[in-house]
Amino acid sequence: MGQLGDLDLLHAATVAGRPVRSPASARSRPHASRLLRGPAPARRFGVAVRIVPSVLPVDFAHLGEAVARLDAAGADRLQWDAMDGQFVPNLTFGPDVIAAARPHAGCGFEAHLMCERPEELFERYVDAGCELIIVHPESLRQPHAALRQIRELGAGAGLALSPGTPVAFAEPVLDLLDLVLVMTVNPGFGGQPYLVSMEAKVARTRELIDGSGREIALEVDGGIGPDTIAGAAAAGADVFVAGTSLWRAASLAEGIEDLRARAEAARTAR
Ligand SMILES: O=C(CO)[C@@H](O)[C@H](O)COP(=O)(O)O
Repeated sequence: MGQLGDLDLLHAATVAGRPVRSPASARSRPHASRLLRGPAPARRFGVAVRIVPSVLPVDFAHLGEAVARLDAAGADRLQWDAMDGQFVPNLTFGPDVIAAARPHAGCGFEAHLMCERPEELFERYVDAGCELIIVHPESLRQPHAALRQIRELGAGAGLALSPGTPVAFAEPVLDLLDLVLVMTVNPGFGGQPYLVSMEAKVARTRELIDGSGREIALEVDGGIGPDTIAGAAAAGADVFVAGTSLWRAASLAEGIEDLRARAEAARTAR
């Protein structure tokens, strides 16, 4: 079997019935995890344009190869959409899977936790090598305490606002945030249509962040592609999570570069 092409690394549901084997090297790498301890350094998670591919669309049977491919294609970070089938209907992966993929990519990992009681596993996600942990306020009993716990573990803290969640949820905890994620789809599945109505919410979040004087990245996630990224960037987003759209490009590298160029052009015109 020759070198896997990009399309071979798509989720089996997308590339039906193509039996491919992951290279032996991907299986032989030792499992390693990076420990992040102590207060998070003043990391900047994206006050310049960042393109953050989502791992969600890849074929989980070739995960190591896929994240290595995304890293080599120029990803600024990779987003791991951890779903527990409770907070959202879908069920994906947890910290052990992320830890197994960690040695296969040099870029940063962020965990988007769409799970009930996520605070019970924060340490496991940090030990798995995630430098940024993004949580939904509705999943937390005590959002302020949970965000503080993430930072005490040495990771950056992000708050995810679903389409129905007001920007005001971010206000009381801005001093604990490194990133606000404005969801441009309802959480749970990739490949959904972009909600253009969320651009007004992105703009309000941008005003809130700029008014705070804090270095807080503004990320969008859901339906981000060549036709939608400019609107999100013009509204005020810096960081763009892209899943499905990247795999439709001629190559992952071209897809990432195209999105970056479109976002930078729209941001400059802001
Ligand atoms: O996180 C979610 C949904 O919960 C997705 O938005 C993925 O993160 C990206 O999906 P695409 O829409 O880019 O395929």
